[in-house]
Amino acid sequence: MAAGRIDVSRRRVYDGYSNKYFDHYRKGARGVDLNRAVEHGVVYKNGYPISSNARNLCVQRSGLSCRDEERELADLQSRTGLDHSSRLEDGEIPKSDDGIQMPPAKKRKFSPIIWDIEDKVATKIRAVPTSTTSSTFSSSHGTCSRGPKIVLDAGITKHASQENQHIGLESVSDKPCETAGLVDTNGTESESLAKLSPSFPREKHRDDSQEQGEGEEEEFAEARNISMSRWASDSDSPKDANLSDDEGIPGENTHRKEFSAERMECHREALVIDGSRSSGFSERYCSSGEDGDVVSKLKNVGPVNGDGFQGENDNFIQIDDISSHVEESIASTQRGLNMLQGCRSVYEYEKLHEINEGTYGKVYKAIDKRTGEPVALKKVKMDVGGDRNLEEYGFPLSSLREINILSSFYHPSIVNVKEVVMGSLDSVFMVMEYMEHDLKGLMQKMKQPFSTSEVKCLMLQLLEGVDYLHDNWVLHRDLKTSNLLLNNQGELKICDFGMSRQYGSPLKPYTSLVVTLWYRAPELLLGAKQYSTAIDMWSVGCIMAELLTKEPLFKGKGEIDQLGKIFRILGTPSETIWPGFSKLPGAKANFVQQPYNLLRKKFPATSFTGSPVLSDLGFDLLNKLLTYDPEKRITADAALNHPWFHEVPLPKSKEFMPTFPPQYVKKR
Ligand SMILES: Nc1ncnc2c1ncn2[C@@H]1O[C@H](COP(=O)(O)OP(=O)(O)OP(=O)(O)O)[C@@H](O)[C@H]1O
Repeated sequence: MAAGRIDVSRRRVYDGYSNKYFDHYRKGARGVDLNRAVEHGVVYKNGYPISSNARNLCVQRSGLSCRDEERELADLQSRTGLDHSSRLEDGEIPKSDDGIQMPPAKKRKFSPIIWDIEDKVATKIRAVPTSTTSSTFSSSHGTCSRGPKIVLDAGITKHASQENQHIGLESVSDKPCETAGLVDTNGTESESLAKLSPSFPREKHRDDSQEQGEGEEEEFAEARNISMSRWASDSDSPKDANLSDDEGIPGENTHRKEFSAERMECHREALVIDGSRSSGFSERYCSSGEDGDVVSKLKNVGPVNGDGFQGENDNFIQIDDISSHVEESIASTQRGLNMLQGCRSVYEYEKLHEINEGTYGKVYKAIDKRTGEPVALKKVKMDVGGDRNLEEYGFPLSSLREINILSSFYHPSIVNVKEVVMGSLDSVFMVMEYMEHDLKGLMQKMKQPFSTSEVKCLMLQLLEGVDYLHDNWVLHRDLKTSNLLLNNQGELKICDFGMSRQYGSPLKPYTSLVVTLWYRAPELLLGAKQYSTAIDMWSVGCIMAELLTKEPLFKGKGEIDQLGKIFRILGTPSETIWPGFSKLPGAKANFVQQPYNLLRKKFPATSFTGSPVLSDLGFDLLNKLLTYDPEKRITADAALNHPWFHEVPLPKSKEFMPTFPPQYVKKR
């Protein structure tokens, strides 16, 4: 076997589940199943464009766990700046100069990283002090030695190298880059901005503290029915917000957009998906035209509003000056996702009726007037209560994050955002593919729970989606049945990414007040600040139980009650089964001592009463999802390979999933 390559054998396999044929690669010598296919230069896993599933490539070295290994590889990948967009031979694993095998590039439509900045363009930026959370702009003229940096969304920060600075920002700041926010002072605002800025309805929907940073997150305790966890802020940690390339999300460099300094053109790296080039969120704001306009800037409005809401701006991005020029320069190569860049109007759609209203916005069913295609329009809630509105406080970061992440993903189990459109009164809508149901609403109407084969079909799709998110370093942080959509083709899709965030290695402290209470992992309930993908897997366990019985598994009324309900069924955890448990902030409380795991009683292997049954293998999977110790909790990848899915009854194929009447009747 050649050094630096994994010897693979290839066979053509049919994935009945996704109805596709793939080249299946299997490592010969050591028998490590690569489980991937390579098509058009894109690495696929289970049929979806994939990249970084280094887990499958884990080799035992240096005593690292697979996850450690994966992060190490990804870190290395980002540091070496390996260009994974270049095509590989079938089955070839990318490697760095020193021959180390690298995980392939992340499997996104494009990276949600924002953009680099050319400093030659004469746009004056005035630095204002602001707190050190997300949405901070800084420039090389500040004391930051590494050049312009933009922090936006979930703590992703990008530094443009000195050679690579592009759209120009001239800072007059003496402040260190960590504390300098930039405000456009050239006084010109485009029509596009004007569209986004004026007054918005000022209803009070939720506590403003929801949009606050780390400190505020700690105190936020707004009472919501089943969720106290609606955390718009992912400036969870001030440190987080200032992650640099070196410290930040491993692998994110791979799709970073490049700008030509001379021509101010946006260049897209050759990430090819489905034969067409994908687009970057950054490109929606990038500059075009020989005149070198700065076509878009996000400005952080510092705590200078004089209304006593210091720091609350941290989670709002004000979108300025979005030029219509952008459209021309990149439309030809984009996949119709040029959000906020020459937005189309919502009047391109015929609104039919309201589907639902979530915390962050109303969702409507509509028809695309051009194509007749049904879509879902999610109205972005711009106002955050009180007297604050978009003009003053900018675009809610939670919405920006949701748009950003959703538009950067491409997976059958993740709801597709088609575009963002503007309505009257400067409302903003996300246009999504229309799905007839959400699982919560559906189960409330169903007389019987899903059958075992239907649950398997839904669980496989859910796990595929979660695996994809985790492979791409994203935690959903709010998986629950109302965020799982189902259409009449039997397709399940994850929605609502308002809580999601990117994570990196090493893990940073994040807020523990995430995930709707009933689906919240015990480590979060006990106040853990460092958590990872396992929190989503706990939610998946709760969802599996709910799909089997049609009833939420743990219906707590508050955090303590939630823990009590979990302990009563799974037994009270101890240091023995969960090393580190006793050190968690909440572990000192006087909990009910229940020594036994009674989960099997709830999900018996046989039943004479018609209540749902679960085979030993099914119970094994459920148990592994609802494992206390997050380190031992099963991963999405491992769950996908669980033998339960291979035992009869086999997962129903999507085409044979039952269809249901639409949840919401068209009202006109
Ligand atoms: N693409 C879609 N097609 C059909 N219905 C949808 C779609 N997206 C969302 N919905 C419906 O709207 C509801 C709310 O959507 P979503 O969860 O995205 O909003 P939210 O404001 O973030 O809500 P939440 O309070 O759950 O956080 C969903 O539970 C679902 O019923």
